[in-house]
Amino acid sequence: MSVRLGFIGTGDLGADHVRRCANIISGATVSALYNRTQSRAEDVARQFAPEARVTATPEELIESPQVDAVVISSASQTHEDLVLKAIQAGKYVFCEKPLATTAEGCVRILHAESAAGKRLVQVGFVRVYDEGYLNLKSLIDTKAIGSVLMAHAAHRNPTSGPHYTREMLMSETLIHDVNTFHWLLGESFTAAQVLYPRSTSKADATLQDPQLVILETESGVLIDVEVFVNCQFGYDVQCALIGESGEVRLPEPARATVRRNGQNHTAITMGCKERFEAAYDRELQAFVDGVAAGKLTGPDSWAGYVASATTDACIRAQKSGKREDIRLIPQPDVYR
Ligand SMILES: NC(=O)C1=CN([C@@H]2O[C@H](COP(=O)(O)OP(=O)(O)OC[C@H]3O[C@@H](n4cnc5c(N)ncnc54)[C@H](O)[C@@H]3O)[C@@H](O)[C@H]2O)C=CC1
Ligand SMILES: O=C1[C@@H](O)[C@H](O)[C@@H](O)[C@H](O)[C@H]1O
Repeated sequence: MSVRLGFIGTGDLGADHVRRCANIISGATVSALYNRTQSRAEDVARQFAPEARVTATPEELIESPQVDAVVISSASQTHEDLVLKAIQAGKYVFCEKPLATTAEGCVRILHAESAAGKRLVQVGFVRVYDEGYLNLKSLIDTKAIGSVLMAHAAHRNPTSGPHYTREMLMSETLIHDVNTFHWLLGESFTAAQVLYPRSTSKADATLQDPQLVILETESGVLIDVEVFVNCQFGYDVQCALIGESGEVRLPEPARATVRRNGQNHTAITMGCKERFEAAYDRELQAFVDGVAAGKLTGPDSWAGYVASATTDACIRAQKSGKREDIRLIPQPDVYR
């Protein structure tokens, strides 16, 4: 039987998720849509799911008997409240990152899910479904380079929007890298520091773009991540881990090299929807399969909490200029 999905937030990424669930994912039906601006939800329904109902409120969608599971891709500050309402209604919920805008918000979700007695939430940390990152993960798990000692990463966007703030470099952008290293290394972080190189002239000076983040893990792995959201040239993610007996490096996305006009070049993706297209497909297929089986397998609320607790520390470090400690609450049993 098909899993009936209700979508809250049908903006840029939300509409793309509706499209993939209508056209690509198997075992799913787009049953209902809600967006703060109703005309946007109506346009998306018309384009990808004409049979779907556009609801007047998010509560009407969450509580609808025609919705088995909820997909949240609305603005980040709305996530916590919507996830809590879905848990309250006993519905499975896929929530785009961040799970909540603060670690405290994530803790409220951990408590609600624990009270429900089972996992109901999957967080949209898409990289764990990317073929290149999966390749890194299996090499690290099989000790192909021995124990990991340090890592270097970069997360670059061509440009940031007008409402993008300094804090969002951490809470919206770096958060992917934080989750990636949590998952790759199987350990959490103990401290964070932020350094400021010379700023680009191509962004508002208050943003102080790029920034360099140093993370320390429980076992002492040191990780540096360059976050640069106005790099101009592309949506580019880089990742290399150095171990006792070698290095593993994220492959570039498969693209043909073109020899033409005296040049030999390979195109760089310009946005996350293009860079991680196949991974988004796998991520939502895993969610739908998890709902159908009554057992979710993707990134859980604990991963959402660890990521937000770490990016909260990075925001403190942005302000203090110091190395900030990261302390986590004990992991609730439901996530073990
Ligand atoms: N996993 C990933 O790689 C990515 C995740 N994201 C996340 O997805 C979310 C959406 O991002 P975008 O689509 O880029 O933003 P967007 O601004 O294009 O879309 C957000 C949509 O949410 C709607 N909205 C705002 N408040 C709402 C509310 N209270 N209830 C329902 N709808 C509401 C807006 O009207 C808009 O249509 C963000 O949380 C962002 O962090 C975004 C891009 C990539
Ligand atoms: O999640 C994403 C956006 O919300 C964020 O704003 C971008 O910086 C990230 O690269 C993208 O993957």
